[in-house]
Amino acid sequence: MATMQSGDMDLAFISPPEEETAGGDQQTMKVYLRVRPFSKEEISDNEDQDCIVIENDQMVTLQAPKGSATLKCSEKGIATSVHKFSFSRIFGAETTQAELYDHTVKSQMSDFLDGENSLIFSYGVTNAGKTFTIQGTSKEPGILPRVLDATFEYITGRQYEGMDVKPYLRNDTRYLDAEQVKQEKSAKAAIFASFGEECEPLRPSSGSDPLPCSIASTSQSFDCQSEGGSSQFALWVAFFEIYNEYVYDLIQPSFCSKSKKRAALRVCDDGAGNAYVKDLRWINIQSLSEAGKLLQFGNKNRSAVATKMNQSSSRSHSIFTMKLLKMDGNKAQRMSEFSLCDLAGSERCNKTKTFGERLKEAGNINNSLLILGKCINALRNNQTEKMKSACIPFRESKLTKLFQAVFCGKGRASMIVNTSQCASTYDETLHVMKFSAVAKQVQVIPDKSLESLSMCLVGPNGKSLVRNGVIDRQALESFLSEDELLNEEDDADMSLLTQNELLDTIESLRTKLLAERRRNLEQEMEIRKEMGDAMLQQIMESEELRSQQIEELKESYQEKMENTFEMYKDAIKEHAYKSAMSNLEDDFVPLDEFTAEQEKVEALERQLSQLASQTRVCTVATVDASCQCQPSTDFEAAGEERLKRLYKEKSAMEQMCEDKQQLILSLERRLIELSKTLQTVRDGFLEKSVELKDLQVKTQEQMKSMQGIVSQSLEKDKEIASLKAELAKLTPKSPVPAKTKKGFLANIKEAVTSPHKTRSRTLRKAAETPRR
Ligand SMILES: Nc1ncnc2c1ncn2[C@@H]1O[C@H](COP(=O)(O)OP(=O)(O)OP(=O)(O)O)[C@@H](O)[C@H]1O
Repeated sequence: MATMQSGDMDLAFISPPEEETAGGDQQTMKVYLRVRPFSKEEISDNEDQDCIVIENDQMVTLQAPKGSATLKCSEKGIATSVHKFSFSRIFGAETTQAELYDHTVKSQMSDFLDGENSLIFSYGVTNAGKTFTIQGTSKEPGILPRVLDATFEYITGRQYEGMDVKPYLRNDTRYLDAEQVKQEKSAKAAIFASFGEECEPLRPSSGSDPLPCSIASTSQSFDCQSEGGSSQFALWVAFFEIYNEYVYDLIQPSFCSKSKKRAALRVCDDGAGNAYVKDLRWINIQSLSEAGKLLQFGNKNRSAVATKMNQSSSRSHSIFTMKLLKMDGNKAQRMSEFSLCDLAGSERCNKTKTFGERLKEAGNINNSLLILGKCINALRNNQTEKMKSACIPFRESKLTKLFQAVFCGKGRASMIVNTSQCASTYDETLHVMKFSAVAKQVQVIPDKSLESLSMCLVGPNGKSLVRNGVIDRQALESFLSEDELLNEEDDADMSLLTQNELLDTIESLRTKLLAERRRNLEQEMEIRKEMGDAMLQQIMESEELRSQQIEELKESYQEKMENTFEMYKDAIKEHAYKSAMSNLEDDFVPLDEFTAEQEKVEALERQLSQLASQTRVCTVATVDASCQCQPSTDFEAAGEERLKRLYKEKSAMEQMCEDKQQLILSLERRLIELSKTLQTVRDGFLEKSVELKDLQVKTQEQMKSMQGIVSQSLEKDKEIASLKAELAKLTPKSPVPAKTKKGFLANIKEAVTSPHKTRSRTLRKAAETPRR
């Protein structure tokens, strides 16, 4: 172990190197550290201030740089400025991708090929090199391409080509009929056909090539247990991301377009307590190039943006999962799972200048990482005596829910902590290191069977009276035969003993009595504790189930509400469209007719104005003429006739205008009616939301009342205990019926015999009866 440098060093994070850890290093989670090199910009920005010093391949020292919050705190005496951390192995800036793979994942890879489950996740602040480690570039492939390459190297020549056995739920497989196989094949073909088409990458280019376009063979060899016989292997893969606590399938052709809304997938329970992503697309992969294409395809759909710190920052946790099926004929003999999880970067919002949507993302990312931290912390605490059985909040986030099984012993998990050496991100880096220090102490907890939760019957020597779930008769007999000794003593003739001997006998019996009482008390306490633990476990489980049910109910209600709302919206739209169309049909006037009519009106108007002016002229002329000569009756009659006709036409025009006005009014009325209907639907929706809230409140009340019942039962327990104590006080004082046959010693013994013992005797006698 490295020597200590200063008095204010924080020693809390140094755990012994793994070979010294109790219980061997088999069970502890491996935590590796990878320090990335400085970029040119970082060097020119004076980021190199020696804040990370790699002492040896297991120990690193962090020295707070100037301006960091940690240094300020240490100057005030609140914190220390030097921290030391130990890791399973530390990889410096010069480490190649191949070296990293060989010393981290390779052993897990062998386990995967041998049928074990594996999980690798990369953790660190944004821009620390997580994606580079998991995926790498086309020139420097990361862990994932190497894992794929190793898998194909292992199974090539032994590939199961029928696609008729497919992973199902979390740990199962199912058979596909010919039609389903056909569908499977065409779905796969559709994905590969859409690959490389005009879909624009959602991920902005960072200048360099961040994604491996093809997976080059990295030629590896494995010391796996030989898979003899005629076994074949089928490989199925899935690629999804958790973004803002929603799960999205990354292998969906329609997602290439930004305009299309992505459908979120649900995380469900398979009935055996294992979480799985419902409706996730699993693709049967036959070659390395197919795998590479899929990876590239999924990467295009991944939620990533350019932030202030990283040109191509992953805003989601992306998970690439492989399921390897070992086939015996067309039957799946076993299935192993390998998941590689590239976590989104943990970050402080002020440093990354996050606002709006980015701020929401950062909040979700930090929250899910916080829950991952909580789970890891709870797992660590459960290993210590004091806090055993603390609830592990796996279900609080989708990420931890999905990997609960691996943390609970159904596979091997390891974490690669990525970090840069930049002075400006020192405080975040220190936070990450503290997180990983906790993770390193985690021992993967063994798979707990129900039997271990059941009440445990033990004999006085502490040996269990239960073996393989049934009472061990031999252990029970020997337990009961201990009482037999006392019975023999009882039969001795007390009158033959002297007073001193009698007093000695009384003393020894008192000692035996006390020992017996202590033993009984201990047994009772143990039974109570076990029952309490089992009850607590049951309550926790049922509470978990309940909250899960509520969550599912909430989701399904929300889904139903959304569907109903959409339905109403569509119906209204359709109704509005239909009525508009029917109105249009009723009032439809062809354009030609309309223009002709309009022209007629205009011509008539012109005529009208002409006639009006002519009339005025005529009137003047007539008045003049009446003064000078006889009026022309013919001309007057013609003028009147024209005037009448023009009035008629004018009133017809006015009538038409009136009709049009009426039509406009009726349309406006309809519009108001439709708005009212829309309002009613909206009110209905709001009412349903209120009902949903009420339902939630009721459920919470029910949960509270359940908690009340639990606390009541605990109080009852206390009452029972106090009553027992009182009973115990009262027992010696109660009158003892004289038993002349057994003598003085027997009487004393009977007076002090505990109920437990009486029961034991009765038990024994009852057991003996049938034998007679
Ligand atoms: N070991 C390394 N060697 C060389 N370059 C590296 C190394 N690690 C990371 N880089 C470079 O650093 C930059 C940031 O890396 P990367 O995108 O992997 O960070 P990240 O942790 O995934 O960030 P985010 O969480 O924001 O997605 C990239 O340009 C990458 O090529």
